Amino acid sequence: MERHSPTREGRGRTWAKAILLGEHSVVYGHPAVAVPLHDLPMQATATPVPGPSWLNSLDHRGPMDQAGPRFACVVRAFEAAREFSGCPEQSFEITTRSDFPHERGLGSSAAAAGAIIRAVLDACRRKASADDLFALTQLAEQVAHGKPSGLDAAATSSPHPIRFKGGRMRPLSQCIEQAHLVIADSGVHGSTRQAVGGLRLRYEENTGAIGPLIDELGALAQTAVTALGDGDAPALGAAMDRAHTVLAELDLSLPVLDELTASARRAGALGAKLTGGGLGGCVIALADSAQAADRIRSALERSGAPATWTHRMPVSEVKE
Ligand SMILES: C[C@@](O)(CCO)CC(=O)[O-]
Repeated sequence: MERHSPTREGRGRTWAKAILLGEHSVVYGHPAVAVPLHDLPMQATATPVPGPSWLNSLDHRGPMDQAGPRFACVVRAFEAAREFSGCPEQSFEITTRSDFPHERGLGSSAAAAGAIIRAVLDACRRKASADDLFALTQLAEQVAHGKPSGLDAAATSSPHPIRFKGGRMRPLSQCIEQAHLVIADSGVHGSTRQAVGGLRLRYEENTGAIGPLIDELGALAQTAVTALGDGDAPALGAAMDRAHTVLAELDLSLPVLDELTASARRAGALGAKLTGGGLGGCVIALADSAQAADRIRSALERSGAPATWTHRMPVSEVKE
């Protein structure tokens, strides 16, 4: 393989993501729909340095090898990218910057891993295909989550919303005119590893009761694909409401998430649900106009959400 000694700073960028429908059931082979949140970027730089590698992130500033278990995913991403680039011994100062909270179902681990991988490859002037980048990010995600479906790795680096199933993604170019997604942080950390592992145990112990609920989540994700294609916001909202009920029946919700989704519905949301692994993290709510999104956002803030964001749903810029 051709080797380049890195001499310059490399940069990488990914984004937060919101899962519209299909979290958890995607792990069991069902489809899921996710939206990259391009207003919430994760940026990384990789600067070649002498001496030990260094990590500057929101929660750690110090030598990479002292970053601790919480950063194992980031360290794995860094090592995999150096290996892939043919410079496994080169030290870097890695800096990540993001405007969204971590461990809240917005894909921070996949976004950080993806941005670091791109930054190291850029510094080493190493080209990689989309499949290579996905596989490298999945190596890091395995450290974070055990057996990730790949949905987060795909969605956090996608230029457009995606349908994801069985490790394969397809862009969704359809849009719902005027629709907005309101995202609200519950302020509670959610561990995806714990949520996915706990559900797996319950599924193995009681497949007869848990299996049909997981199948229903998959069917609701397929309904979302159709609703997006038809521009049918009420159908998408109804699928989101039902998905939240099913996720709660699977013990993946918390009272604070139930309260936030109820508050969004009272303020006029067409549908609302938790998003991501659950047991904390964020909720999403579907609004049929910018004005409705403002009302829902205010209601969520009054209900105690420490941070909220609005994302415009129409996807006009699908450039393949
Ligand atoms: C809960 C889950 O479906 C999404 C986490 O963002 C896990 C996965 O897809 O690997």
